[in-house]
Formats: sequence, structure tokens, C-alpha cells
Amino acid sequence: MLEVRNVTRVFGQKAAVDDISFTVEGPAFVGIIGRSGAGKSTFLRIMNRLTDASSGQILVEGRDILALRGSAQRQWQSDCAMIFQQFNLVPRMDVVSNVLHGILNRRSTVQTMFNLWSQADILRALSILDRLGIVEQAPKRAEALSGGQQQRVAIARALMQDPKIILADEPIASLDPMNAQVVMDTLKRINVEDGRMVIANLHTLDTARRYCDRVIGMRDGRIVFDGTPAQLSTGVARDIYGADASFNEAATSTAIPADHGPDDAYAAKMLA
Ligand SMILES: Nc1ncnc2c1ncn2[C@@H]1O[C@H](COP(=O)(O)OP(=O)(O)OP(=O)(O)O)[C@@H](O)[C@H]1O
Repeated sequence: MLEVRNVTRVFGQKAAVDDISFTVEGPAFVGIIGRSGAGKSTFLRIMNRLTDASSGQILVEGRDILALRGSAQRQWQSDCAMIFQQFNLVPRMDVVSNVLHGILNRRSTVQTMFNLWSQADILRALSILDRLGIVEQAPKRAEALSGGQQQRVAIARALMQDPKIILADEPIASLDPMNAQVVMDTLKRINVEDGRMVIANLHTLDTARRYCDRVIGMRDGRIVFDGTPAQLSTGVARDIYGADASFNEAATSTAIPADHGPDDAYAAKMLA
């Protein structure tokens, strides 16, 4: 389904992403880990065409999405929604309008100028918010919500696009452990129930181990680990993070309570 072939991105003299290749069959939950500056964000930005690659190909169902131009490129950007650490909502706008912004580029200029949305679109936005457990927040300004709720609004906005792939760049880096868990559980549910691939840059090992089917470790732009969470031992993690024997896993922990797995009772209650 996804084949990344020898993708490189050079900034000046430095390769931020350096000849990376991997293949993902089916709608997996893929985590990308690595220290700051490893190239994780640059790779996600290349995937959804916010940044151009210097060379390489990314084949999605056999089509090189790096070669797309014009409307085909915009269609691809709609097919792969992006979620950011800082949510990127319009703070003073109400929640349901923020969700509707997921399909802003599908509307005419007149519709956009007069803020006209069809009843079907509004009902769809509300039903997505309902699914994510925050429909009662729909009329509130986005800025009035907690960080975890705002990130769920951002996920709802992504779902409004009906994407094939969700790219999440450090989606829980600004959240406390409880909210981090709800957001990760939400992404996992979307992955499992909808069959959408999720590729998430994660800064914590415990989260990668708990939620991902596959973990890719990057260091200095290169892939230095590609395996299952079970293969991600402390020694492997030390290599990925370029740390010495004093490497302490706790420093890369979100501290999501260990007795909670994905889709557990807590998340079910929050998301029902
Ligand atoms: N637009 C740019 N111009 C110049 N250098 C850049 C640009 N974007 C990224 N870089 C450099 O590329 C390297 C990889 O950055 P990137 O943001 O992809 O890393 P990262 O693993 O996502 O780290 P972080 O978690 O801190 O965001 C860094 O050295 C960064 O300074």
C-alpha cells in the first residue's frame, strides 16, 4: 500500500532525510521515533507535500505521490490528513466550524466568503464530534477547550477529509498523560475501526511500544531501526537516541498509566 523509496531531503549541506526506504502493507499504525532533529517532521511534511523531497519516490497504491502536481496534488493532500502538536485550530472560531474547515478546499470562493455550509456537511461534522465524545463542545470556541479536547477537534477535522492516511506530528507532546492517552486511543480506534493508516511521530518510547504495530527509528536522517514494538529493547532505543550507557528510558516516557492499554475502559468511557 505504501512504499517509500530512497527518499532524501537536503537543506544546504545537510540531509535532513537521508535515503530512507520502507514498505507498509495494509492499514498499520506506524510510529516514528528519534531524537530532536532526526528528520521525523521533515519526512511527514514530504509525505503530505508540504515540503519537497530532493530525490526519491513515495508510492501509494502504486502511484508516486511526490510526482503529483496541481489538482492531483491537492487531492492527495486531502487523502492524507495531518495533525500537529499545537492542534492548529482557529482559536476564536467555534468547534464545529473548525471541523468543517477540513473540507474548506472543496468549496467555492462564494461559499467560503459567506461561510455557507450544507446541512449534510454540518451533520457529518457533528456526527464525527459525537463519535470522538466531544459533540457537546460543538458551539464553543476552540480556545475554550482543554488541550486533549482541542486535539480531538483536530482529529475530527482530519476525519472530515475522509483521509486514507493520517499523519500525526508529535500529537501528544503538549498534553498531560490522561489527555495523551485519550488522544492516542482515538487515533488507534480510527486505525482499527476505519482501516486508515496512521503514521505518528512520537517522542516517547512507551507510547510507541503500546500503540504501534510497527516502529521506525530515525537518527541523523537515516532509518536505524525498523521493527515491532517487542523488538524495541532498551539497547536498540539507546542506539536510536544516540545515548550512552546512562540512557534512561524514563526520560522518554509519557507516563500514561501502565495498567491502561489502548481501547480500555477509560478511553471507552471518554469516547463513548
Ligand atoms: N526548512 C528548513 N531549513 C533548514 N533546515 C531544516 C529545515 N527543516 C528542517 N531542517 C533541519 O533538518 C533536520 C531535521 O529536522 P526535523 O524537524 O525533521 O527533525 P525532527 O526529528 O522532526 O525533530 P523535532 O522533533 O525537533 O521536530 C534538523 O537539523 C533541522 O534543523
